[in-house]
Amino acid sequence: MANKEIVDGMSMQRALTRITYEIIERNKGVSNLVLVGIKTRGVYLAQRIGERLQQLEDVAIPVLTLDIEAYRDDREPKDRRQPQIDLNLNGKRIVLVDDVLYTGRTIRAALDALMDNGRPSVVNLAVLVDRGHRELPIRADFVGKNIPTAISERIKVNVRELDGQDSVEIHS
Ligand SMILES: O=P(O)(O)OC[C@H]1O[C@H](OP(=O)(O)OP(=O)(O)O)[C@H](O)[C@@H]1O
Ligand SMILES: O=c1cc[nH]c(=O)[nH]1
Repeated sequence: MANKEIVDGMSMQRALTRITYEIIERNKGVSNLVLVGIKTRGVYLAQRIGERLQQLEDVAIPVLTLDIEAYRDDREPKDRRQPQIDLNLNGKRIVLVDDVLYTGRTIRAALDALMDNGRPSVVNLAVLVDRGHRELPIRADFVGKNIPTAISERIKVNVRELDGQDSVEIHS
């Protein structure tokens, strides 16, 4: 299997900075904003965006972690447990954050999990990489990089906190 770096750390950081500005613009500020990172790497990306938002707007934005495992569509609903969100999401402007958008099934599950925690006023989606091949009618509002892929390929996002460096690789 060949691995090729297609986005380096600097480009990844620039993409996250651009997404941060787009979030501020779309929401006309940061009031009621909550960032929700999808485990695992979406959490680190949400934290980065949260730090940039704080630098730019001088406001601490809540950054929550969402584990969608129990909401996957290959799980029985009876096996669901409440995700560990300790914030009522009623009326919040949510930005879901994930590293890769592919079939869209993770995001569908994340929406189910969110709605079990209240009624947000808006949910937007930010992803670092959109690799195409959607199986559901889901799109991202904020995209770091559009990377066309073959189904046989795999996109791997590295974050320095877990992987020692920031980068995006394509594995074929
Ligand atoms: O749009 P989808 O088809 O749902 O794919 C995207 C998801 O796949 C990856 O997670 P994965 O389940 O591969 O686990 P990982 O986070 O451990 O890489 C990635 O982190 C996204 O959450
Ligand atoms: O290429 C892919 C597909 C799903 N999830 C990933 O992280 N990468």
